[in-house]
Amino acid sequence: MFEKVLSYTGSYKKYTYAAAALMLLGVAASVLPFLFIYQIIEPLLDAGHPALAAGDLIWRVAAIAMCGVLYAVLYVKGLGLSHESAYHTLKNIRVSLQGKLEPQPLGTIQGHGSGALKQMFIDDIESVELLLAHALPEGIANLAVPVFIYIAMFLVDWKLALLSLCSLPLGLLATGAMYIGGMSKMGQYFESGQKMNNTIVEYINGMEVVKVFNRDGESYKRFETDVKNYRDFTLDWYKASWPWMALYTTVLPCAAMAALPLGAFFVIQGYSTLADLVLILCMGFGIGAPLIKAVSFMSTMPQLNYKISALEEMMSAPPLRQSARSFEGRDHSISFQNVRFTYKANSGAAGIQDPLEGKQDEVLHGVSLEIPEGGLTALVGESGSGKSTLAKLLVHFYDVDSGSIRLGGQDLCDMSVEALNNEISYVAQEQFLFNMSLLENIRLGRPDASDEEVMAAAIKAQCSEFLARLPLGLYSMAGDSGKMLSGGERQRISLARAILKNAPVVVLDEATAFMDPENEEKMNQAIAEVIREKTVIVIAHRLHSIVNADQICVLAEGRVAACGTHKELLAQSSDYQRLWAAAEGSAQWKVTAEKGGKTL
Ligand SMILES: Nc1ncnc2c1ncn2[C@@H]1O[C@H](COP(=O)(O)OP(=O)(O)OP(=O)(O)O)[C@@H](O)[C@H]1O
Repeated sequence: MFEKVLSYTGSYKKYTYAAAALMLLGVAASVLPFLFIYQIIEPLLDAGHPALAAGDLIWRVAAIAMCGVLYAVLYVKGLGLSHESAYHTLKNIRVSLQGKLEPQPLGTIQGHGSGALKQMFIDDIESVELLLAHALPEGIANLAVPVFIYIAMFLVDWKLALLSLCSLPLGLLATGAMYIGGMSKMGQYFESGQKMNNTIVEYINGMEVVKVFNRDGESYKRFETDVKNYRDFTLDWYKASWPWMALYTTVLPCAAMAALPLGAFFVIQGYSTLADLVLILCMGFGIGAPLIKAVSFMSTMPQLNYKISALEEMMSAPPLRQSARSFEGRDHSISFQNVRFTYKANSGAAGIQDPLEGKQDEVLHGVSLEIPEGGLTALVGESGSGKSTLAKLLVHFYDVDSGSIRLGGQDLCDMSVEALNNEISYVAQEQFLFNMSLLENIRLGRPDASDEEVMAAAIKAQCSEFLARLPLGLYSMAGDSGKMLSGGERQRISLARAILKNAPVVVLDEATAFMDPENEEKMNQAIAEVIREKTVIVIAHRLHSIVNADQICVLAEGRVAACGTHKELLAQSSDYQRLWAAAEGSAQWKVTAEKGGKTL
């Protein structure tokens, strides 16, 4: 574990070693006074010893004080270095985690849950601070204190020193047992903590829905179950550790356990002197506190070990299949060939039921589809038929289980995700806005765009009206997750992003989900700007909006049921006829596909 963590310290590794060395010197300085105390006490207790001269007494007292100062200085300096190394390491681990998560399929990342990810990124990585800033240097130093003291004891009187050592084996046995017991319970404890984190984040995010649908009791039940599980697993872990903790905290400081009765006997028998016994008993009292501190660091090791292993596991998940090649496709036609896909659910913590566990059903069952360049293809189908999944696979959020997806004849796995992203604009139902200015949110579409270009895209996306209402216009902040804007306004900002990006392929996933009759015309114009002269894939529930699409593909239960124009499908496809019948009477807006430009 130490090696794993130290591999992230980089050039600051020497700081950690220097901190440990300084603290060790500090420890030596804290033990030296016992020697001077001994030199002061010995002449007092031993009648045959010549009296200590006043000058000798003064310099010994001064040396004791100096040792105290030296200990404080070295300890503070050591702590400073260890913290510097620790916080640089935390930064390195976080950056490394982010770098290793980024190339992983979106499903793998989202599968962890936002609560667990937050816990990993913030809390678990933070706990490495304890290891590097304290457990390692302070632990070593605190372990060294007893070692130094025992050596000093042996120098004074080896027989009494051996008696003082008697408590050590029992104390260390208890510590080892606690460590082993702690490790065996750690998995459940740790995973129940992650699950509780996810549930709490979900509970808070879903508060609105819970309130609206009066589901307080139901969702509180899940919340309560996970909180209870965490309590139970934590207590389970503590209960496994408590008896051993009680044993070592009692036994370890008791260096006098055998040294006092047997030592007194030795003094009476003349095997040892009274001065030596007093000194050894005094030194014994100095062992307990550092030994318990060192061991208390040890008790955190199982937890830390588990967290670091979990971090390593998260970082080592296989990345998305992609190559470093740029886009070299012959055109922007799209081909899905026998695509099969399953969402991989993360298994839950041991003993905790994950609602998705065991339900990893295949979602797409061999989808084959040809989308010509420059055309408008609509994907329709009942809810859950796999339309959005197909769109997400096209933008390579996930890898297919089998089959292939090609853009201009080039497999998506044969190009980098960055290269693919340059070719495709994907506008999802709910586009995420960062809490920065609307200008910067739109500029994400093309980072090198000037303010004027961003403004032009915003105007084309029909944002002018609501931007005029905002006090700072395009420079207004979007708020947390874009909460300062309505759903329709957020949608138009994301359309502006796509207009600015001007990619040759556009995927609109329910892009009109937030359209109301009043904004219908504006949204249609905005979408027309995005899809002008592009290869367009539209996912739509409102069939009236896509009747003029070049091609309509009907998906049913993860398969392509039929493909053709509106007229052809109405004549031939029972699935489409059913959808059309259901759509009749719904919103009356329509797509017209024209050469050189399309309008909705
Ligand atoms: N992240 C996910 N994890 C697990 N299963 C998922 C996930 N997203 C979708 N699914 C499942 O995959 C299937 C297809 O979902 P998809 O969103 O592609 O359907 P859709 O046709 O777009 O539906 P809708 O029209 O309601 O948006 C559904 O059964 C859904 O439950």
